[in-house]
Amino acid sequence: MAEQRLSPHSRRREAGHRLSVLVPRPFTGPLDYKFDTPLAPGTVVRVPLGRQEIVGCVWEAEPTHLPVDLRPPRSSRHVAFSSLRAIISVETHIPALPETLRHFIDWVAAYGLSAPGMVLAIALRVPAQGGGMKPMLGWARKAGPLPESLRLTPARNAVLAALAAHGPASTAALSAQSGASAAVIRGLAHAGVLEESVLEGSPMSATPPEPDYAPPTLSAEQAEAAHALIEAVEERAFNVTLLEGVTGSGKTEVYFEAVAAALRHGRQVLVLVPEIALTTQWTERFAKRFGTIPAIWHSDLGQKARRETWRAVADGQQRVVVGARSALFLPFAALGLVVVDEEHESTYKQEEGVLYHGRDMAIVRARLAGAAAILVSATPSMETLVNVQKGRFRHEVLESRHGPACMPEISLIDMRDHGPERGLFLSPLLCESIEDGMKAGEQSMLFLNRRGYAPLTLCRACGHRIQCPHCAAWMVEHRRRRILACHHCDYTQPLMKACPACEAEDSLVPIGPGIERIHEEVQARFPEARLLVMASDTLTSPAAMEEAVRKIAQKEVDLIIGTQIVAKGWHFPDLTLVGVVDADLGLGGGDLRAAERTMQLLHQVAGRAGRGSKPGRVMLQSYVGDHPVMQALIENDFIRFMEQEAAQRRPGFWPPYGRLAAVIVSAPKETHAEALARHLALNGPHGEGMEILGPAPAPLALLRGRYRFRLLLRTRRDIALQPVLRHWLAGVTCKNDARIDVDVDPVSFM
Ligand SMILES: Nc1ncnc2c1ncn2[C@@H]1O[C@H](COP(=O)(O)OP(=O)(O)OP(=O)(O)O)[C@@H](O)[C@H]1O
Ligand SMILES: [Zn+2]
Repeated sequence: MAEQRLSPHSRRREAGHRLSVLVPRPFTGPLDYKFDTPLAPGTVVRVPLGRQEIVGCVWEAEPTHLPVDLRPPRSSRHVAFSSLRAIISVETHIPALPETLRHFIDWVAAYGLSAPGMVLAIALRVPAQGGGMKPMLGWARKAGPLPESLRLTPARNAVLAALAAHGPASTAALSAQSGASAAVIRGLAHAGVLEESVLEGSPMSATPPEPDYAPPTLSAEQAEAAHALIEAVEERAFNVTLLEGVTGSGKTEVYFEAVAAALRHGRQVLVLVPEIALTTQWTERFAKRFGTIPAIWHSDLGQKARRETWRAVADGQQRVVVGARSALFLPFAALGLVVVDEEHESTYKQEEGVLYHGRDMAIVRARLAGAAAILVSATPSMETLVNVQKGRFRHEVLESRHGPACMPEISLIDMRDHGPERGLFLSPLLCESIEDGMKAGEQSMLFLNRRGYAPLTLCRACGHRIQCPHCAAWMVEHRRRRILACHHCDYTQPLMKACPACEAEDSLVPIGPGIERIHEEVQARFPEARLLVMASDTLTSPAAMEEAVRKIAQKEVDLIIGTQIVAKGWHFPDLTLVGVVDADLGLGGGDLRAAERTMQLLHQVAGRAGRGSKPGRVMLQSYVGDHPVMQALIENDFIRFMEQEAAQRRPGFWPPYGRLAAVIVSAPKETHAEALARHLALNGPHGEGMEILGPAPAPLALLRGRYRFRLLLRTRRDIALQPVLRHWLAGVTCKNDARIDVDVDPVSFM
C-alpha cells in the first residue's frame, strides 16, 4: 500500500541501492535490503533481522537460471524503498560465494521444495561461524634428533612424515595430512618432538597433488576405461560417465587417472564417499598416487579444520577434496570433476533437515560448473542404469579383478536344513569354514547389519515387548553399555531386571542377534581367535578406525565382526572368508528398493573376500534361498536381476520409470495427524498420469513423540513433481503443531 503512495519523484530521491539478500532462515526467498553502494551477488553481508543481526549473502532477485518448472512462485511482497532496512556491513573476511554455488543452492532448494535460506545455511555454516583470519599457530618439528624414549607408532610416524613433506601445519591440517588424531599430535608435542610455531600464509598450504607422482601400470581393460575418463574431463564441459566394475577391479586406480587429468588442467576435484570411515584408506591411496594428502570434509571434522579447508577451496589452493555429501556445498573456484564413489549407496540421501540426494545433486553440481561427473559402482543403481540405457550417461566397464585375484565363490547356507542349535546364530557349516580359515592362517569376516546385542527384548512371562516410549520401535539391547537404546531417537534406559508390564523377575529374554551377540557366540566357539568388532558405535573416531585397519593389515586379527561399516571399499588382501549372518535382513518391509539394496549390500560385502592372491569364499545364511536376490548373488548375475526388478517397476511407473514424492504428515496427537493427512488426500492433485497413494500410518508410526502418516504422489516421468506439489501444499494450513514434510525421490519409506 505504502508503495503506491510514493511518487516516482520521491523514489528517485532515495539514496542507495536495493539488494536481495538470502538469509539462513526458512523464508520462501531472499529479502530486500538497502546499501550505499551496489554489491555483487555472492557478497557475504551482515544484516538486521528482527532484533538480531545475521550473516547472509547478496542474491539474485529472481531465480531465472532455474528451469521454469522448478521456479518458486514470485514473491508478492514488495517493500517500499524507504522502509527497507540497511545492510550493516560487508563481511570482507569471507570470500564471496561463486555463482555456480549460488545456483546450486537454488537448485537444491527448488528440487526438494526446501527454503533456499536453509540450503544457504549449509554452505555458510562454516565461514559464518568463525572470526577473522588471526595469525595461525601450528606445529613444527623441533630441531635435533628424536628422543630415545620415543615410541614410534604408525600414527606418529605418519605425522612426522607429513611434517617432513609439507612443513609446519596446524593441528587440523596435520591431522588431515597424516590421518592421525589431534591426540597423537599433542602427544608428540608433549614428548618434545614438536613445537608450536606461527604459520605463514594459508594454513592449508600443503604441497599440491602431483598428477604424475606415481601413476600405476594399468591393465589393458583399465587403460581403456581410464582413457575414456580422461577424455571426458578434457572436454571441459558437463558430462556423466558410469564406471562400473566388479569389486577389486581397480575402479579407484582408474578414476584417479581422471583426477590427474583435472589437476593437469588446473581444475579442482571433489570425490564423494558414502561413509566417513572410508576416507582413511582412501586418503592413503591418494597419497601414494599423488604424493600428498587431499582435504577431507565431513561433519565430524573440527571447526578450525573446516574453516581452513573452506577458504583453501574458495581461493583454489586446495585442489582435491574427499568427503561426505555436504562437501557439495563448498565454494569451489574451478571445479573440473566430481566423482561419486559407490554411487548406489542409500547413505547419499540426506534424510534430515534439507533433504537431497548426494548423488543426484553431485550431477547437478557438475552440470552447473561445466564439469565432468563419474559415478562409480560394482552394482549401479537402477536410476543410473536407466540413464545409461537412455544414452544420458556414458558407460565404462571393468570386467575382471586386478592382478591374480579372481571373484569369490558365493554359496548359500539354507538355514532350514543347516541351522544352529537354539539360541545360536551361526550354522555349523559356517563355523567349519571359519575354523579351516584360521588353521590356514587366513582372515574371516562375519557381517551382520545390526548394532547392539539383540534387537528385541521380550518378557517370557507375559509376552510384553519393550518399546521406545517416543517411537513405534523396539528398544535394542546394548549389553556392553548396559542399556536399551532406541535406534530412531536418542532415548536410552538402563537394562532392567523385572518386566515393566507384569513385574516378573528375570523373565526378560533377548530375541535375535546383533553383532555383540555374534561376538559372544564366536568367543565361546573359538576362544583362541583374535576378534575385532567393527561398528559405528565401537569405532567412533578416525583414529580408532585407523587402528582397526592397521590391526587387520598386520594380521593381528583372525576374525572381523562388523556392520555395514565393513562392507564397503576396504581392501584386505588376507581376508578370504566372508560369512553373512542374516542375508534376509534387508528384504522385509514395503520398501520399493528393498531387494535392489540388499543385493547391492551383499554383493559389496562379498566383494571383500579374496582380493589378494588367495581365492575367496562367501557364505550366505538364509531362510529364503529361492529369493531372486540370493539366486542373483550365487549365480553372480546382476544384469538379469536388475532386468527383473525393472520389469516390476516399469508398469506401475515406479521410479526410475516415474516420479515419486513422499508427503509425511506428523503431529503430537494421532487424530490431528490423521485428519490433516486425509484432508490432503481429498484435496490432492488429480489428472492424467498422476496418482496419490495413501494416506497410511507410516511404518514408523510414532517417531520422537510425533504420530506420522504418509502419502505418496506418483507421476509419469514427463510430469514435473515440484509445481504439482507446490500447488497442492500451498492451500494447506497446519494447526495443532502438525507438520508436513516433503521428500522428493524418497529413499526411505519409514
Ligand atoms: N593397475 C594397478 N596396479 C597396481 N595395483 C592395482 C591396479 N589396479 C588395482 N590395483 C589394486 O587392486 C586393489 C583393488 O583395487 P580397487 O580397490 O581400486 O578396486 P575397486 O574396483 O575400487 O573395488 P571395490 O569396488 O571392491 O571397492 C587395490 O589394492 C589396488 O591398489
Ligand atoms: Zn525412540
